[in-house]
Amino acid sequence: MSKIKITEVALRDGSHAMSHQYTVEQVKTITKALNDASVPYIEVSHGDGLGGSSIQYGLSGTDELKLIEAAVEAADFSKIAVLLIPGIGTIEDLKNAHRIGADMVRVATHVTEADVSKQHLETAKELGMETVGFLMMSHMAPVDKLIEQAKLMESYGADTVYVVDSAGALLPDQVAERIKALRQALTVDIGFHAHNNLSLAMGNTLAAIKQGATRIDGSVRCLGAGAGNTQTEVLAAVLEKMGIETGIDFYKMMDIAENIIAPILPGTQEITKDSLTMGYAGVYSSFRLHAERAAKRYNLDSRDILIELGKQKIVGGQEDMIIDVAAELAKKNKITV
Ligand SMILES: CC[C@H](O)CC(=O)C(=O)O
Ligand SMILES: [Mn+2]
Repeated sequence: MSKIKITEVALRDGSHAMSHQYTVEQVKTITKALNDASVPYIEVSHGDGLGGSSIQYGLSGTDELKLIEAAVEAADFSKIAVLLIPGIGTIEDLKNAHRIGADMVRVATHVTEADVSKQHLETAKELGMETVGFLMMSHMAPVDKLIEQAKLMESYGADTVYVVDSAGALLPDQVAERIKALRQALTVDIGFHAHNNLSLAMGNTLAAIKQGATRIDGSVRCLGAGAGNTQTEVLAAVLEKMGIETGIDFYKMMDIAENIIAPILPGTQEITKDSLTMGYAGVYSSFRLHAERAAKRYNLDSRDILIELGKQKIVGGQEDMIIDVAAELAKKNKITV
């Protein structure tokens, strides 16, 4: 029986789909229920991580520190994780999250920019936190580059390094190749974070586990950016059938999905034309609502904006480019706004 540790990301990745409007009450209820279902880690932050609340990324309805505090209070089993993207979140944000009880930080960088995680990973270690290096948009780098960047994170003190398929663009063989290479090159744990834009989140997750990933992300009812992540309650059931232990009570997880998450979803978490286009074109899943709004504003098909963003290799942190790209497309197609 191998053991997989799952991090539930609906209260962070799902924040994109919720337009960052989680309330303290929602976070308390969801965290308590996940805790009772024995989910080992629960991530809580703005969708773009600590300090993400802004015009550029979307303003939070509630200060994320209040949400993190509520989660810490509601959990006596689950550990509370936060996400931090250097340049968006600061060392001060990290210290504040630690002070109010966050146990783990996932320091996220673009797949070729691991060097910017040094200070944050080292500080987290000094604070006694569990540390994760989170290599976003992993489909954009060849395997040797990914190894180089993962090794940097390992050298800064990451306890785990994640392959993050932010766009849901990777195919199962590509995931397997990446995880296998990291497993051979690193001594720390390897994790995998999927998005379901090409309906491959579960298949890719199983491919990752087969190659030795032991830390896996899921979102209950698929509540994550784009088409969501690997669906946690389904993953818990599949792994149980495979004889792989997660410790999660999947019966309780199904109840959370059905009775707590489904009623608060702004729409169903399914593979829409936009999320499918993101997986196809390799675009950041968190761009979905930004592209939808830009399409409305410029009378465009949101898929055209997403395809262009993919062509221009626009990455997280460049959300302002979505409007620029839409304005350019409208001008080129002589669309009046
Ligand atoms: C904007 C941060 C991003 O949502 C982190 C993440 O979950 C991913 O890259 O998939
Ligand atoms: Mn994600």
